[in-house]
Amino acid sequence: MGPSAWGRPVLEPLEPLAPRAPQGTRKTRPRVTQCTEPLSIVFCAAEVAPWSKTGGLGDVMGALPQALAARGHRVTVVTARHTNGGADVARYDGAEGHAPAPRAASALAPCNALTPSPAAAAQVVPGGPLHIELGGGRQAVELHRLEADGVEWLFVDHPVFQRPGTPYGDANGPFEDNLFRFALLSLAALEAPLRIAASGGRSLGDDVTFIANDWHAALLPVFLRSRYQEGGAYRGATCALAIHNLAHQGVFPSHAFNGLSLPGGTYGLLEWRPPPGPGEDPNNHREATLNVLKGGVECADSLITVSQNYALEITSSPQPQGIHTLLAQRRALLRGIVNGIDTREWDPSSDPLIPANYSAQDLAGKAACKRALQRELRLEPDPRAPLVGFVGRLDHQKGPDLVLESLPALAALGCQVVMLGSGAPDYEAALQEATKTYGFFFRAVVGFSVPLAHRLMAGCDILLMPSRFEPCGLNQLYAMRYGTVPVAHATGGLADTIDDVSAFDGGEEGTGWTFSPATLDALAGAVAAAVRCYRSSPAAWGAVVRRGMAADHSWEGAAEQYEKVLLGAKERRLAAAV
Ligand SMILES: Nc1ncnc2c1ncn2[C@@H]1O[C@H](COP(=O)(O)OP(=O)(O)O[C@H]2O[C@H](CO)[C@@H](O)[C@H](O)[C@H]2O)[C@@H](O)[C@H]1O
Repeated sequence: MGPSAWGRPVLEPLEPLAPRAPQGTRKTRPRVTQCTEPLSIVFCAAEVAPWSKTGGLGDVMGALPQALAARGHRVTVVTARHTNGGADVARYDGAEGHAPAPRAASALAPCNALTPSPAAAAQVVPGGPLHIELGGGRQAVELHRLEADGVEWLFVDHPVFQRPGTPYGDANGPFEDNLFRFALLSLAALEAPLRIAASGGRSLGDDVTFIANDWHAALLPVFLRSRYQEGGAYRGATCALAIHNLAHQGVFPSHAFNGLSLPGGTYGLLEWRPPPGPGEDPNNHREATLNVLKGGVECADSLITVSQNYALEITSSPQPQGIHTLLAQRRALLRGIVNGIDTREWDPSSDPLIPANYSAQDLAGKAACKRALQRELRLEPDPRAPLVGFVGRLDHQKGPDLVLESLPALAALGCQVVMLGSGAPDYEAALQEATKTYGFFFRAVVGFSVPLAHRLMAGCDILLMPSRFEPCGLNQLYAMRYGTVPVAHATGGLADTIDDVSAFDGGEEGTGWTFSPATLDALAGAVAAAVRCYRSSPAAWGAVVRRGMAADHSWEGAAEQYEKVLLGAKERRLAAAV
């Protein structure tokens, strides 16, 4: 491998990318040991549960920092203080009269329901606003600080984060100034530790370990090098880039570079001309764009993605913008680490958001949850009808169209089906339409409701995940913990985390059913296999349920793997400095 964009050699990793576990191999997590070399870790992310969750990134940011703090690291999370005042994402609970349970803020709908949440208790960091050079001017941002669960949470306040919608956009699409908004967030994450130390807080020192998440924070390593380290600050710092979803890369017209207040010499790091697609003229050079994620990939000291299988997929098969070619060149720095889940929030034995609690030893509560869900959705309260659920963004990635197309097949199997999701207006309309056509066994809830997501995980028998691609996926992990059996496309992290029952001889292993390719026939075939087991062999079904519930998907193992990657990058940095 040649020199990096910074003229430093790209060093070989500690271990090569592990190949995907073969079918019929149980996927288990390593146990953890305490870290003896504490790091100062600063996460930067666009969304964080419970304050601004819209999807899986928020879940990860709401739990991984605590897991690293529990291992003895000093952990800070920097995110935007999204205050938007809207209420649309909570409309299901409002309209249907299902008020969120009076619990932690995680029970609330996402960013549109910020009050009351721990953010309200965050204190403004003294010393006045930070002044950040960006977009041709000095931007004044205020930091709000909160310490909880052993983690320091910093919320960046600026007018661009105070508007209706999600952290990313509104009904009209992505916000037009997203490049500015997320550049500002990335710079604030670099400034924040300096301000906290200057205002009498703990100093993180010079060798901070930054973890930038997705394209929204991918300018952080670029700014770190060009605006800080070249000027003598953060000399020992490193930055890991965590890729949660390569489908979103932050692509803008190339002239947008001028608004980033970066030295002209860094343009090449962000410029990207997607290579010609298969069958296209190889001399057909596409127009240059500014690709923020590409800049992050070029500058990060290490790259992390959220499952081993996805790490292989994104370096070996064509990806949006053709970025797999660059990732393949940087493969030596890339690690796939399967996400964990917050086992305090997602615990059927204590979850206050579900009608009855239960455990693997006593599943009576799960049957009660199913009855309650059928009643709530006005489905026939038939305990023998396999209740199939889908929860997720209504996006091509998640395959909601495949679920809708499979409805006749699922009806023929005697299933009841419920979908909870929000997203693309066309899909939302299609879900509403299907409720009219298939009302005798199908219900759709269009909206974003964390409490309902919990009730679905507890009340369903099967969770259907026909994602066309899935970097990791969290819902299959929640489902297994709630004794709900996943039936999923064998892609990305779904293949890494679900042991396919049909791949094991004798049916005495496995935690779900997987299928490939992501077609209607394959999906229907896998659901049929699951339903056969459900109906014909309650003992075998119960064993699948219990194995899923027993699997360890806590964050501890993943945190240990993060730590290894971060320490490795630090060692390489030290070695390069000698
Ligand atoms: N309508 C709704 N109401 C309530 N809750 C809803 C909901 N729609 C989605 N959710 C919740 O949002 C989260 C989504 O998690 P996913 O793993 O599917 O993440 P997502 O695809 O957003 O993110 C990306 O990042 C994550 C984290 O790394 C990867 O797991 C994933 O593969 C990748 O695509 C889950 O907690 C889910 O229950």
